[in-house]
Amino acid sequence: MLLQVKEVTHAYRENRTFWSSSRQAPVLSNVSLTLEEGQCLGLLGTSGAGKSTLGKVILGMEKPQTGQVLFQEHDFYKVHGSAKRALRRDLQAVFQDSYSAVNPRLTAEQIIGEPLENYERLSQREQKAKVGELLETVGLKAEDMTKYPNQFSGGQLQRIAIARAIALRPKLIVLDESVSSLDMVNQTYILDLLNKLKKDFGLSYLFITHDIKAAYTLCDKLAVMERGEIVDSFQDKDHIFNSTHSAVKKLLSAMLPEHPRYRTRMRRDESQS
Ligand SMILES: Nc1ncnc2c1ncn2[C@@H]1O[C@H](COP(=O)(O)OP(=O)(O)OP(=O)(O)O)[C@@H](O)[C@H]1O
Repeated sequence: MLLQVKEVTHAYRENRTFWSSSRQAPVLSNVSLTLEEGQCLGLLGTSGAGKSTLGKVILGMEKPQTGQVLFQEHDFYKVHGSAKRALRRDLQAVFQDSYSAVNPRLTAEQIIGEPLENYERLSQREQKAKVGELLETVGLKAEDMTKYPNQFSGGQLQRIAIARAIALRPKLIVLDESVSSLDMVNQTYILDLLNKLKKDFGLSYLFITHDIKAAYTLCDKLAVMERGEIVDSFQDKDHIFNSTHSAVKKLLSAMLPEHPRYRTRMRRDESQS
């Protein structure tokens, strides 16, 4: 199993002072999920459901209060040194807002080259060639490597974030609302690209989103969160259309039934209810 989240509960700290610190109400309650290699799990839910917090717990950015996260059978919060470094290499992330995720003073070459510099001992020429290759893999040109973030559109910058995330051929990428701020054309492009990369490199994704359509397009299985809990999950994404849970129904009703595939399913769903 690539990823196992076991009964994770988490609350953020508040009023941290020298003498004391208290915690807010739990943001995650007893959350469990699994992800196999090569799979994409869509983590759905409305705003504030706890999706990004779970993403941060998985990425090693928020230590859970209780429970365990096993990545490649190792507890991320218990390994140290070279073992942690090796795990980190296999676990990457792409966030929603690429403009704030990158240093505006670095070129695309420096942004994409950073993980290579940290982990691989390539010559300058080899690294440049690799960055050029990665840019082409995400549909940009090798010559774009000299440009700065403000010379790219939002969609192009998201492709740079993806190029950086795949540079080390990780096992798992956490995609947190990675297509949410893009227009439909760019969204479709990035979803197709992610799908292709998944197949070509055997990648796994945890795709965090409130957009059920995007999740349905990209993912193999789905889980729905509400108020810090996973309230329903579907090993086969098509089963989401049969869910009777109110949180799932709310998400489904927010989905515009414009695509014939969804339209048929929605009609079938309506006629059954
Ligand atoms: N750093 C933090 N400190 C304190 N509370 C936080 C912090 N980050 C998130 N929260 C709170 O935790 C809850 C869950 O937030 P989270 O961002 O995980 O939800 P989400 O499902 O990802 O929402 P969205 O889709 O809006 O990003 C919210 O009530 C939020 O206000």
